[in-house]
Amino acid sequence: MNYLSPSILSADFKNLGRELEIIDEAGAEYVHIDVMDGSFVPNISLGIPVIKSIRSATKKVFDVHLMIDEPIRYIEEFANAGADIITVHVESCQDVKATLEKIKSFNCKAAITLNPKTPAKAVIPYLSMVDMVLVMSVNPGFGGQKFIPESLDKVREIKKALEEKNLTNVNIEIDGGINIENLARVLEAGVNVVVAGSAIFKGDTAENVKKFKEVMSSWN
Ligand SMILES: O=C(CO)[C@@H](O)[C@H](O)COP(=O)(O)O
Repeated sequence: MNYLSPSILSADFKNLGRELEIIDEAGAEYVHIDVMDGSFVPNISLGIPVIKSIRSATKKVFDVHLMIDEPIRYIEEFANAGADIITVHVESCQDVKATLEKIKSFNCKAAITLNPKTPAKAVIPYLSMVDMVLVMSVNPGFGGQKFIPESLDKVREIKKALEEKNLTNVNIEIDGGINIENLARVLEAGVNVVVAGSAIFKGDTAENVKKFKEVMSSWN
């Protein structure tokens, strides 16, 4: 099964509730929420009060990507705000295992991610503890960047490691620079959760979601 996770970083913040209804009705399964602290990444986005406030706009899965230093400090608050999946960076946690355990202790799905420059081997020790691995295909911090094609080698490496460990129920997500042109390539590499921001929210959002889902349906 594959899932589309539109990144609201590219949405119209003035009309966030309406944007969520549009992607929901058009068939996106997840909502990707990028939390940035201006320290781990050079940008500041949105946080706990916004997530709490938009939780009532949709029942879709809140896929929260924490681009913050030491996320363990805030797991409880993000879980209480309505996060369903919480993704943390292997580079930002002093104790990755404790952070993943904390996410699970609040009944959220736990995911691990890594920056483009971080090798796949950095997340291999945590594969049995996660529900999803997010491969960043741009340097985190901003929407609208160009896809880094080498990320697909990392997807393949992680997929192989999951198969070797019999962990084929762990999802592989990709995030950054995904558009209708490179979508088939990322699915072919083994991705089953697709994040897209500008390719969804620029132009006709509902139509963009439908086009993505059409391509994705042939890989289900
Ligand atoms: O986490 C990030 C950026 O740090 C992403 O979720 C972007 O928001 C994806 O945007 P596009 O590259 O699809 O425009």
